[in-house]
Amino acid sequence: MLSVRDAEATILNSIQPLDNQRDIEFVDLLMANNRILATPIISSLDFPHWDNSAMDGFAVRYADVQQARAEKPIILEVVEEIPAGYKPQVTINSGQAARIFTGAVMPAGADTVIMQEKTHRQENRVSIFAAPQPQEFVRHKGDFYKAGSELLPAGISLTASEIAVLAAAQRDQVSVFRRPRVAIFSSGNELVMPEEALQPGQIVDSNQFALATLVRELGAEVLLLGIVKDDPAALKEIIEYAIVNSDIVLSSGGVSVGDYDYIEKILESLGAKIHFRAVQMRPGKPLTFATFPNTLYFGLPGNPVAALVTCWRFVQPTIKKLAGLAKGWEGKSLKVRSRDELISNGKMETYIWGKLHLVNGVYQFQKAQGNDSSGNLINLAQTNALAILPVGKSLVSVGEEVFVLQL
Ligand SMILES: Nc1nc2c(c(=O)[nH]1)N[C@H]1C(S)=C(S)[C@@H](COP(=O)(O)OP(=O)(O)OC[C@H]3O[C@@H](n4cnc5c(N)ncnc54)[C@H](O)[C@@H]3O)O[C@H]1N2
Ligand code: MOO
Ligand SMILES: [Mg+2]
Repeated sequence: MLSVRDAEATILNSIQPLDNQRDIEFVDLLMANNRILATPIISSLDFPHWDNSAMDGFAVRYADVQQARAEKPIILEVVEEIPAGYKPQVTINSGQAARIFTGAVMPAGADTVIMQEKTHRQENRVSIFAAPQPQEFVRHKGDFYKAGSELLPAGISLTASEIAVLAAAQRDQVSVFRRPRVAIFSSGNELVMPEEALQPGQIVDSNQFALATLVRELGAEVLLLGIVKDDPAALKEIIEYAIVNSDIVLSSGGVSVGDYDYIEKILESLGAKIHFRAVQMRPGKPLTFATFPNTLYFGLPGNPVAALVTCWRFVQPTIKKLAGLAKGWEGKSLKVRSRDELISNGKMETYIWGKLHLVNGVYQFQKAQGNDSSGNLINLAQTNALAILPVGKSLVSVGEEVFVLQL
């Protein structure tokens, strides 16, 4: 059976990321949070834009004050006051200083700033009590960034720090990749919506809610297509619609070997390339992955835990790569100590859901309490990590280290 690693490689290799010409949109800076930058940013501004002071103090000529000592202060004449936002008018000559404030432009002639605490001011004179370093407390033009070089690369997700940089570079609009479009539907004669009265044999379609939430959290746009009966004609119709209206289709259910599991046959009849229909993992074994020329298709297993686990493990990196993120598609993997004994049959890569606790700066994994059937979505609540037992590892003892995927 296909290993999880090979399944992941197959999926990632099938992805055609969004195009940086066709698949972009311009958004206002304050709407760009968590969007992915489509075009590299190059600024024509230097940062800082001009030499300026890093302290409240006095702008001086280093040569004038290099001998200053507490016992033998140097006295300079204060010839100008330069607050932030003011253009200095006077050149500082030998024996002179300017009163200056943090962020204010350095006057011509001065090369060093003495912080206020090392000085004493009396009317138009200032005494300097200690020698500075040459050019001390001057932030030079272009020290942080030189105009014309790359300020931000394409393919990064925009958070507060990048938005600050974009604002400073006067980009009030920014070109980002459009959100990937993910069509979601559930298949099953037993499924109803939450508001419907349950008849014998029926259950609520929880998967469409779980999947839509996860997909939205990942920044993609959801096309929610609802519940489809286990009926080949109805399934064919919805899949045909989904593949022309989305980048990724997620269906849940109908991928195992039962008489009502039609997804694979329909994909075949529509000309999909079926890459695999089983992965050596638990839960999630019957995961089906297929591609159409412009659409990726995930036939997720119907069991609610299997649907979410396969989505966390495979769909999450897929959305990130397709969305234009240049790197970091894989989830966060941490090595932590297990609080509980973890067991698998050793034949499948096993995903055990639970919670990470931070104790004195070190993470510990606690398995979800109760029944760990992949049909049990109840104890999935509050899950924030999946412990992963590789094939061949059938036991993790209490206190032993285990890799977890942080969710
Ligand atoms: N003979 C075998 N039977 C099964 C195998 C197998 O290898 N051989 N694999 C099992 C595994 S593992 C899984 S997972 C399931 C996958 O089943 P399907 O993807 O075909 O899904 P269904 O048969 O439609 O449903 C399975 C289960 O999940 C519930 N379900 C389905 N959709 C939803 C939904 N949207 N919301 C909530 N719950 C849902 C459904 O009622 C069933 O209980 O197959 C095993 N069988
Ligand atoms: O994928 Mo299934 O959920 O292992 O039972
Ligand atoms: Mg089935």
